[in-house]
Amino acid sequence: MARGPGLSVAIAEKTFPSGSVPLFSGLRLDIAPGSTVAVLGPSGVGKSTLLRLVAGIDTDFSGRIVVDGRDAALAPAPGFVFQDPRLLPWLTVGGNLRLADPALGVEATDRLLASVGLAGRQDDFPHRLSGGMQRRAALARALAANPRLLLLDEPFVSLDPALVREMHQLLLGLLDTGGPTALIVSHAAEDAARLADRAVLLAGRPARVVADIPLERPRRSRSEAEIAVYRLELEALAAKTG
Ligand SMILES: Nc1ncnc2c1ncn2[C@@H]1O[C@H](COP(=O)(O)OP(=O)(O)OP(=O)(O)O)[C@@H](O)[C@H]1O
Repeated sequence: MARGPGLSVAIAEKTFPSGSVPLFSGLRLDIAPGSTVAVLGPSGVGKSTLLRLVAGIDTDFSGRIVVDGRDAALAPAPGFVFQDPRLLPWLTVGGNLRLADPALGVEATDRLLASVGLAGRQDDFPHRLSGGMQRRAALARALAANPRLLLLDEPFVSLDPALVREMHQLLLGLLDTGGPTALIVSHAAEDAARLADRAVLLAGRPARVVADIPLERPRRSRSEAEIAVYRLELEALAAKTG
């Protein structure tokens, strides 16, 4: 599979009609093809809005966001993972995946589900899956939509620690084998320390990039001690800048 696209974000201004101060003003962010970037920052800083702008869902801003050389709104839709799984309960798991990619055949659906540890579950309805399995199905749906560009908005929020570890392991494999470009919005420095090769901290209103940290050690070879060092470094920066 081709490596994920490069992204170029240049937001001159983004203001919601209800807000007097712009959410973003002169925000720039360039993201290398195939990289995994964690976007961290306090609640309300604009992380989810940034993902929607990159996804081309929200086009109400001035500036330009380019995905693989095309305006975000004209680029292929990304794979989006939300805070909750958002599977349609009246469709089977396979049906949910085919909503994202109507051309997905039975075998391809099986392969995709197997890649997230859900082999043989395509005919199940979502209520038959545990919470953790529903998260994995949501990840498979995002891969069905676009395996090259993944936008994850707090994908581990409200999961218990064992499920977070399970999702981290799953994503480690998917990020390394597929080579997608991934943006992971999170409150947790731990997510960045384990998964990302770069962490961007947003703060303020208008939001600015207050820290842009390369996490150079390849995620696969990070020891628990190195992960802890990255996490503490990011938490300290967030405390200083947030
Ligand atoms: N559709 C909207 N209309 C008006 N204001 C909005 C809209 N969406 C977001 N906002 C406002 O924009 C700001 C940023 O919201 P956003 O959800 O992007 O922040 P966030 O960093 O993702 O927060 P959290 O971490 O709590 O999810 C907030 O003040 C929010 O109230």
